[in-house]
Amino acid sequence: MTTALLHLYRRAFRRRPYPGIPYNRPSTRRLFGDIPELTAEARRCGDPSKMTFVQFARLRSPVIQLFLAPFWKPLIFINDTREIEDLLQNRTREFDKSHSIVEPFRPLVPGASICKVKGPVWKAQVKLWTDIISVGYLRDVAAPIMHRAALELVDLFKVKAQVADGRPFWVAEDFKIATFDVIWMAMLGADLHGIDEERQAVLRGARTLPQPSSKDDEAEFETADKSEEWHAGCYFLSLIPATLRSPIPRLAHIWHSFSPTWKRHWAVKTRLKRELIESSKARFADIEGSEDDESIAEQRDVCALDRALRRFARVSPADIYRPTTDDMYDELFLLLMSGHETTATLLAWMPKILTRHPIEQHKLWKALRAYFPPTPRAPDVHAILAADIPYLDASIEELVRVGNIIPEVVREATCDTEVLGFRIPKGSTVVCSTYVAHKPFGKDILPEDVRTENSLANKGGYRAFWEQDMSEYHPERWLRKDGSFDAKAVPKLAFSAGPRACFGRKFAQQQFRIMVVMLMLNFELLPIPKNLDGEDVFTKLTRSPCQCFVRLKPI
Ligand code: HEM
Repeated sequence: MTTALLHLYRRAFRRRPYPGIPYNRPSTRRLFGDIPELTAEARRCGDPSKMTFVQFARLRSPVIQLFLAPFWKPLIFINDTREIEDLLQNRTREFDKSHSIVEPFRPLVPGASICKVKGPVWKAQVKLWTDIISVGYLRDVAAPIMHRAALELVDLFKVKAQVADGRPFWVAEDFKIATFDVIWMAMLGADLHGIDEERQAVLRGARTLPQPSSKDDEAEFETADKSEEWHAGCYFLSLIPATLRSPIPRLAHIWHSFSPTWKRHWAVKTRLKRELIESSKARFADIEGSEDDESIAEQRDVCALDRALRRFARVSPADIYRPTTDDMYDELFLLLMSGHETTATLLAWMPKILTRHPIEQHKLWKALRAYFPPTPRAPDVHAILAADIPYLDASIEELVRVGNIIPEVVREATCDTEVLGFRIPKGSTVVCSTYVAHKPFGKDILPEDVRTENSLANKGGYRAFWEQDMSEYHPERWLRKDGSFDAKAVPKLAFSAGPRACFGRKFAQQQFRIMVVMLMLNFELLPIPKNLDGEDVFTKLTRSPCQCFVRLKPI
């Protein structure tokens, strides 16, 4: 007993650093390691995603180790964009997705690709899903759904702007509802009408709900009751950060799974699986077995589930990946969870950033107005996707970069290796910053010869990289002197890179583009009172603004 206690005491208060990687000495003798300094810094700068930056500066190294929860091994943090890009993109034999990131997903979607380590089965599974979420699917199935949601959102905001009568109002929740409507319909084929219900609720409340006397106070609206699909989706999504923080994620999940809330939502998930699959099959019942059923069927697809069921029916015993219906539903549920809050958070950054940058906002509006004819008021979705507007492309890239909604991606070293001359032991967890704004250390700290070949080759590959104001919103950095858009002006890590990067990148980019165009053509974002436009940020799953208000003037 005494020996066990002594062992625990040693593990808690004599934490062992990895050799050769800089760290804070006092942290090895504290139960909570670096956590006190990190939380103090997060509070000071108001942005938890930036709390490690001072540690890099203090330790004068682009690779450091930090001690977090008690009994955890130290985590290795890297903040050199060129090297991280190479690590994610090319060094996939040495680094795979970290178990710590996958664990919270496993009990929820055990059959999904995220729960597999790299290998032939994972590759075949991803290939199958890439065929399902194809360019054709994005254009013919997803784009019209996104466009309709954007139109509904414009209608909702017009009603809210009228009721608010110049007062600012909160929009983060509306973006969440809109992206949930989109992803649910695009993946599973059921229309939740979330935004439309919200609009009706606002109209209902407008007759009875008094507005604050000051035009600088937040407007009040009635909100709609949410669907059980919404509650189940949000509940399971909320479990991810909760279990990520737990030292024993599996136990945390088991604990949650005994709760009546889990049981209630799990029952909804299971029932919907049966119902949605039946609805999908019913859509194609009349053409089953017909000669050219594939081409007829493709025209009828309303969601990814339709396409998945057909692909899966063709899987043969010779295929390396032979999914069950449960696996298929798990993958769709993963896409649903990954694609909901992420896109909503990026949308929340859009008005926040553009309100603070009225000049850039006006330039964007002018570029859109010059391209799209004044009628019809809402451009057709395919016109939006095909539009060649350099300032729009530049604004989108810059919003994604500055929004930086997933500030870190995590990898696990699958063998003993090195990064920037530091030894990285097999099994260690490596946290890579995706924030493309770190000024690299000078040659005295980081000589070029410790870089990998790819990292060396990347030098100078980006035209506008390391301009002075990388922490600022500045779309012009993505434009060449002749005004054309330069997609390679700055490195892009927001969706990560390499084979384990974001699977829904194109889906998210398409939705964001449609929403930005529709909202900017219909509204001017007016300045917000200072007390509703704070700089603070919170990070649960995504890096989100604490305050997300708009003051809209319909155009
Ligand atoms: C603005 C929106 C989004 C951003 C910034 C974003 C970013 C990311 C990032 C940084 C990762 C981690 C990749 C890594 O570990 O290297 C990721 C993973 C993932 N994302 Fe996204 N994402 C977004 C939207 C979406 C959407 C809309 C979907 C689905 C339709 C989606 C599906 C996924 C999936 C399935 C993974 C896990 C991939 C794997 O581990 O194999 N994401 N995303």
